[in-house]
Amino acid sequence: SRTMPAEEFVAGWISGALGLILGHPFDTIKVRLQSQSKYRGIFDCAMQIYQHESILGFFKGMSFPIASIAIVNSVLFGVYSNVLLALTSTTHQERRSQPPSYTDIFIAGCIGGFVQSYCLAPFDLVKVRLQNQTEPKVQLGSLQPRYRGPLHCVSSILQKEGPQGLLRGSGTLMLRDTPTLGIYFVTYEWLCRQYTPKGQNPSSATVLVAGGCAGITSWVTATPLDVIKCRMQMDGLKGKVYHGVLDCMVSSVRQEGPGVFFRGITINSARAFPVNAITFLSYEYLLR
Ligand SMILES: CN(C)C(=N)NCCC[C@H](N)C(=O)O
Repeated sequence: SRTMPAEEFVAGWISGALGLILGHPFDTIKVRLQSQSKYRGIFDCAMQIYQHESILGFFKGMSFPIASIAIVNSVLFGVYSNVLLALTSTTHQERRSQPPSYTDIFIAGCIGGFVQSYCLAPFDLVKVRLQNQTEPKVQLGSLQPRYRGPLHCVSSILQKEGPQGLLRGSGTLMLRDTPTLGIYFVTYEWLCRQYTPKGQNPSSATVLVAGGCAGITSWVTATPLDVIKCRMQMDGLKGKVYHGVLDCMVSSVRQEGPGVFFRGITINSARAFPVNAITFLSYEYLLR
C-alpha cells in the first residue's frame, strides 16, 4: 500500500506561504470592511489604514497565518490528495492518465476543507482579532491596542474565554470551508482539463488561470459565511452578542440588510485570484 506522500504536505506549505504574503493586505481590508462599519469602501479603508497605521497596518495579524499556513495548506492538499488516492487508487502522477471523476474530486475537496478548517480556526481567530485593532501600532499614551501581538492575544483569549475561546467561530469556519473547498478543487481540475490535451500535464499558464479562477469561485461562494464567521470571532470581545450562527445571520440582516452577506466579496475575489494562482502553480511545480 502507498504511504501518505510527505512531499504533498511540503508542497502545500511552501505554496500557501507564497500566496499568503501576496494577499494579506487585501485580507486585512476585507476583515475591516466585514466587521466595522466606519469605512466607506475599499479605497477609503486602504487610505485610513495607510494614514493612521502606516504600511505595517496592512500586515497586522500576518505572523500567525504565515506559521499556520504551513499546517493548514499542507493539511488541505495532503488530505485532498490522500482521499483521492483512497477513492480512486491513483497517485498525483497517475491522475493525468486516469483522471478521477468530479464527484470524487468534490468529496476529497470537502473532506480536505473540513479537516483544514479545524486546524485553521485558532490561527484565523487570532488573525481577525489583530486585524481589527485600529489603534496605530506605536501609540503613545492611553489608546493602547488590546492585544500587543499574537501570543498576547492567545494568552488573553485563554484567560478571558477559556480554551474553548480559541475555537470561537470554528463551527462557522467549517460550514464555510467544507462545501467551498469541494468547489475549489472541482473548478481547478475542470478548467485544467478544458485547456490540456488528455493525459498531459497542464501548462503553467493553465495552472495559473485555473488556480486563480478556483480561488475566485470558492471565495465568492464562501463570502456570506465568511462575514458571519468574522462577526462570531469578534463576538467574544464586548460580551456575548450572538447566540449562535443563525442568530448572528438574522440580526446582521435585520440591522444591515441582505447586502451584509456580500461585504468584502470584491476584495475577496481580487485577492483570491493571485493568491490561489500562485498556490496551485507552486504546488504543481513542487510535485513535479
Ligand atoms: C474559499 N476558501 C475558504 C478557500 N478557497 N480556501 C482554500 C484556499 C485558501 C487560500 N489560502 C486563500 O487564502 O485564498
